[in-house]
Amino acid sequence: MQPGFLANGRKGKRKPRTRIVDVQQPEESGPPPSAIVASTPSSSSMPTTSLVVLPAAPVFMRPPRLAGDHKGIFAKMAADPNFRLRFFTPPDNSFVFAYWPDIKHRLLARPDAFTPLSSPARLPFEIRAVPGKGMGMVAKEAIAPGALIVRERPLLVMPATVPVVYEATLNGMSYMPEDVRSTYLTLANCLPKLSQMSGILNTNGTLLDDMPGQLDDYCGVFRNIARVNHSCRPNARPRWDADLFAGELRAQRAIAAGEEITFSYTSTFLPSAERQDILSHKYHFTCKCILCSLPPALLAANDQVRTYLGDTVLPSVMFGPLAQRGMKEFLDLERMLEMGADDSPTLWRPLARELTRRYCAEGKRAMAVKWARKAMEMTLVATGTDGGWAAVVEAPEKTDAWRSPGGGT
Ligand SMILES: C[S@@+](CC[C@H](N)C(=O)[O-])C[C@H]1O[C@@H](n2cnc3c(N)ncnc32)[C@H](O)[C@@H]1O
Repeated sequence: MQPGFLANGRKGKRKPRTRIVDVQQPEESGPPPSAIVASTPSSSSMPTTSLVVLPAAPVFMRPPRLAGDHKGIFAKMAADPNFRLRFFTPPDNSFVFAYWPDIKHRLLARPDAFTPLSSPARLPFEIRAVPGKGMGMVAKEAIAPGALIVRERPLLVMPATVPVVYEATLNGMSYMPEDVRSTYLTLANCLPKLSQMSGILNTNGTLLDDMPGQLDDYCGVFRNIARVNHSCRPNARPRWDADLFAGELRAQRAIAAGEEITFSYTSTFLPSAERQDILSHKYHFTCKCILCSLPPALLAANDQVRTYLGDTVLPSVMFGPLAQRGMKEFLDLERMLEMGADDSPTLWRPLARELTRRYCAEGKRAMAVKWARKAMEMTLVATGTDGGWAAVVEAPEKTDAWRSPGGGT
């Protein structure tokens, strides 16, 4: 699931920015980590004698596809019966799935297809009114970073091109089991000019970026995840799990009891004006989150850090060898992430992995544990599993990187 609602597609259209060199940094931090680059270590290069192998560097989410030729697609759909959507509801009638031909058998062929999901036994949140935002999700208890908040099947799944196709959307609704329909109809609609069904779909649909055997992106509407309001400094992140056919929401930093649970509907690496533009055009509200309420000078500084992280650091981390960079660059990156107030796993995850490896190599146990825990939390948020990091937190001295400068790379 893309971290954000359907507006995320816009990200791909953004013009490349020029490099910002006057990012505010503490004096001692030196030049920005412009040359931080990543490696994707091959497991074949790892020694096999150690008990625990440092988990591999993160695999990044593939970038969103650019918008296709919508007019052409719609004309084809209208003319060709093979392009008509099919509809499917599982035996427990828990959702409706609109799909292009050729996907249902793939999904049903899986051994665990649509088996009951495990979610936290006691949901750690309530859905209630939040001043100025309609309904929202609020924590009932403290939630630890990486912890699962909810895992749920969608109420409705459709190809992401469909929400703007009025007729197909309405057809889909007639296949909705009654209690799915009644829940769906209680969801927010910020687009009252569309039909109620389409308005709700466009207000609440999240991109499901991985649908087995399908090239198209799909979108889904979820009972609880749809109630999560936006923040530019969110404390949670949604993820689509194609294997479970479920969405999950995890805390990306510690959440206190009574705190509203939020995620970002836009890329957090966009400057505030671009974020506000997307939010007002797509979702018809003005964000007043902690970042957007900063005094102008601080907001401008935050914009600089975030755009620098997104435009310069992120591509270099995605496409270059991390292990070759100096330690100072990693510490600079940590400072920049803190200054930019970005808590997402996108950059914290590769940073935490590399710092764990380096502290292991130096035999510094406390620091290795600290960073392995961060890597574990960020990996849980990004992938839904600890990726082997729990074992590293327990015993960093058993990794292949321990007191071995080249280990774990
Ligand atoms: C997916 S819904 C979120 C849940 C919604 N508040 C509800 O009542 O069900 C998206 C809509 O919630 C509102 N919303 C979300 N985040 C907001 C925010 N930070 N400030 C104000 N309104 C917000 C907007 O009306 C937006 O169109």
